[in-house]
Amino acid sequence: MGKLIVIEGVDGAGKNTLARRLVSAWARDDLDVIRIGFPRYDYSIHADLAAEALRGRHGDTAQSVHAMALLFALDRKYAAKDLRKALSRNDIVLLDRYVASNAAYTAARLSESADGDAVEWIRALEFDRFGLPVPDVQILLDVPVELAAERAASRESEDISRTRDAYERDGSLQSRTSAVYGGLAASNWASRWEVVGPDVDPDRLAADVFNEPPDSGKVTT
Ligand SMILES: Nc1ncnc2c1ncn2[C@@H]1O[C@H](COP(=O)(O)OP(=O)(O)O)[C@@H](O)[C@H]1O
Ligand SMILES: Cc1cn([C@H]2C[C@H](O)[C@@H](COP(=O)(O)OP(=O)(O)O)O2)c(=O)[nH]c1=O
Repeated sequence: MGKLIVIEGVDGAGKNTLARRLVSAWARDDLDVIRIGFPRYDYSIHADLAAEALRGRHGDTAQSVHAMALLFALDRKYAAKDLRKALSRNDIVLLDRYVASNAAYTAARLSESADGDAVEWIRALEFDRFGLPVPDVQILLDVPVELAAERAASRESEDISRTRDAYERDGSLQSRTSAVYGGLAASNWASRWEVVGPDVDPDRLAADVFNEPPDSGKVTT
């Protein structure tokens, strides 16, 4: 059975970039790794509807915090079988965003903290009711929200297909989301968390998260 490792963080934190570097590090060690990003755009109707809603379509869907969370959760529900298959065939399944994204953004939109009702609603919905596999470790890429916002904005100016959506344009939401992520990591929500900064060494992190026993959370800078 492979390890389920998740990267979390606000938009523009550098998750995609870190994911690529982790995969390279593990590949050098001859580990079989599969990388999956959520939302699964182009594979999941729920993910596509969510993205469209965040760009102004589908009436007032995006205004409903819970409707958006349900779309993201349903994307994962229909990925559960593939995740299990991937775990049975690989040493590592690396996810770029997972259930904690829904917990963090949903709580932030409702101005709740990590120990509020929204986070518990997502946990019960996705892990208990949908039966999604619980990660072995969740990596929080914790970068200053100003740096993440700059990166998201410059990505938009470089790539016309990466226009920022409603969440990415909302600086206050990104700050609150970052705070909820901090609370989730501090309490090792759902499983062990590892908090890393923007200058993390991907090779060291790759070794740390693959080799560590599944019982302790720790902070690496
Ligand atoms: N460690 C880094 N140093 C410098 N630039 C980075 C770093 N990580 C990411 N970036 C840049 O920041 C932008 C956002 O990174 P990305 O990995 O796409 O973030 P996310 O997946 O969290 O939204 C990209 O343009 C990327 O090239
Ligand atoms: C996966 C996921 C993302 N989100 C949010 C985070 C992002 O602001 C937004 C889109 O996801 P994101 O990964 O940022 O997609 P993109 O490739 O378009 O940048 O949806 C949730 O609220 N819940 C979730 O479960």
